[in-house]
Order: sequence, then structure tokens, then C-alpha cells
Amino acid sequence: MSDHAPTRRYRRVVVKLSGEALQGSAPHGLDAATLARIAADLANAAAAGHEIAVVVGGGNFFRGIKGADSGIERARADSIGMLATVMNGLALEQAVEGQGRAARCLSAVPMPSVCESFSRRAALHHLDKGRVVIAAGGTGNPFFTTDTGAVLRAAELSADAVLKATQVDGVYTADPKRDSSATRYERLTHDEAIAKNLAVMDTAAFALARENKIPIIVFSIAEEGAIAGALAGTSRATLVAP
Ligand SMILES: Nc1ncnc2c1ncn2[C@@H]1O[C@H](COP(=O)(O)OP(=O)(O)OP(=O)(O)O)[C@@H](O)[C@H]1O
Ligand SMILES: O=c1ccn([C@@H]2O[C@H](COP(=O)(O)O)[C@@H](O)[C@H]2O)c(=O)[nH]1
Repeated sequence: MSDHAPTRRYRRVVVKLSGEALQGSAPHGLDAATLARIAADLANAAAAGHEIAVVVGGGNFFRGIKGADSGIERARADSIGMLATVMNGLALEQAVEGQGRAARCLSAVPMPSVCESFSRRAALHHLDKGRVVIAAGGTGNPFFTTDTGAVLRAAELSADAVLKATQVDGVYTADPKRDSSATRYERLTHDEAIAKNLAVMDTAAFALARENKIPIIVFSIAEEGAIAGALAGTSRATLVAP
């Protein structure tokens, strides 16, 4: 068992799911097989007794910062980005239901004809019923990311941890996709992640997690059973904790 093995069970968690993780090997958008695999992981974790809230990114469709670079004003570009996360949220809701587990997509950007709006009370109610909650729309505000949204939801819902499911198997000394000499941390503090400017999550997300003493487990979502492995502390991962 690795160093990030939980000393107590992570009963309620927020899984931060990268939008890019949903595109599989496609250049963008959604890959049905990848969606089904991740949905099965989420459904299995809920069936094992964990309360699962998911905050989904939108990078497989749109990132505000890129839109702004190509001339769309930033706040408007971020609105497009938030809509992208709702598209992912709806697809994930359907995929989790396809695994026989009830799911509810709640959007921080109200769109009542499409899905329920996010509220803490509604999210807690659905979690209590054993449903997988998918918190889409990030924080509902421009100039933020879904990483910050994930930590925000974890704080609001008194979650035991944020599970950052991404394309790399932990936090490295530098971006491992760009620097092959980067080495992986087994464990580090929020302070260290901020001071070293480790860009696996944005500083606002790390700072909010530090303030609320929320542990973050960074792990790869590439393989089946990844979420169960992160919950059990048996997978390769980095624990960011006080
Ligand atoms: N020090 C680092 N350690 C690990 N990964 C890093 C580091 N610096 C940058 N990264 C990069 O950060 C990425 C994690 O961000 P992720 O893919 O989860 O994006 P996101 O913006 O949260 O989601 P989306 O795909 O929806 O945009 C990794 O894929 C990795 O390439
Ligand atoms: O609180 C938020 C969260 C997200 N956005 C916008 O959405 C995209 C996609 O989110 P990722 O976290 O990058 O996957 C993001 O680039 C922002 O443009 C937002 O405005 N507010």
C-alpha cells in the first residue's frame, strides 16, 4: 500500500474529472467507450458505499483562455467553457445511468429546461439517496476553473477528499508531458504545491484546499478501476495534504 493510503475511509469525495479524459484517443469531444469505462468506475465506487460527487472539466470542447486568445472577450469565452462542462455533465449523467446507477447533473449555470440547478441542499439530498451527483458549470463564474470548482464543492459538501482524475499519475516536479526528466512526488503539502508553482492544478484551487484542509489525490484515470484504486490507496498517485 502506498504512502497515500487513507488512514480512514474516504466516505464522501469529489472526483474532479478532466474533460480531456473523456475524449479518449479522439482529437476532441466524447468517446463512448471511455465514457462508459469511467461511468462504470463511478457507479462501482457508489455501489461500494462511497458518496460520489463529480466535477467535470470542459477541455475536450473549449477552454476560455484559448477563446480569449482568439479574440472572444474573456468572460464570454469562459461562459462558453462552462457550457462545455455542462455538455460533459449531461453525457456523464447518461453514462452513469447506463451502468444502472442513478445520477443527477446539477448545473452552476441555471438552465432549468436541461437539468437541475446546483445547490448545496440538492446535492446533499441526492448523495444521501446514493445518486452520483455531477456538478457541472464549474463555479458558475468566469475567471475560474473546474479545479477550483471541485475544491469549492468539496468544501461546501464537507467531502473527505478531492480525487483529481487526470492524464498523469501524480504531481511531478514539472509537467511530465513536456519534461521527461520530471520526477513524481509521493506526497507534498498544499504550501509546497503553491510555492513550487506545480501547474497540475491552479493556485486558487490549491489555496482553497489549503484553507479548508482538504486532501487532494492526483491520479491517472487511464485504466479501468482507477477510482477504486485511488479510494483504496493502492494506485500510483500523489497525495497533497497538510
Ligand atoms: N507539475 C505537474 N505535475 C503533473 N502534471 C502537470 C504538472 N504541471 C502541469 N501538468 C499538467 O496538468 C495536467 C492536469 O490538468 P488536467 O488535464 O486535469 O486539465 P484540467 O484543465 O483540469 O481539465 P480539462 O482537461 O477539462 O481542461 C496534466 O495532464 C499535466 O500534463
Ligand atoms: O468556474 C469555472 C469553471 C470553468 N470555467 C470555464 O470553463 C472552461 C473549462 O473548464 P476547465 O477547468 O478548463 O476544464 C474553463 O477554461 C473556463 O473557460 C469558468 O469560466 N468558470
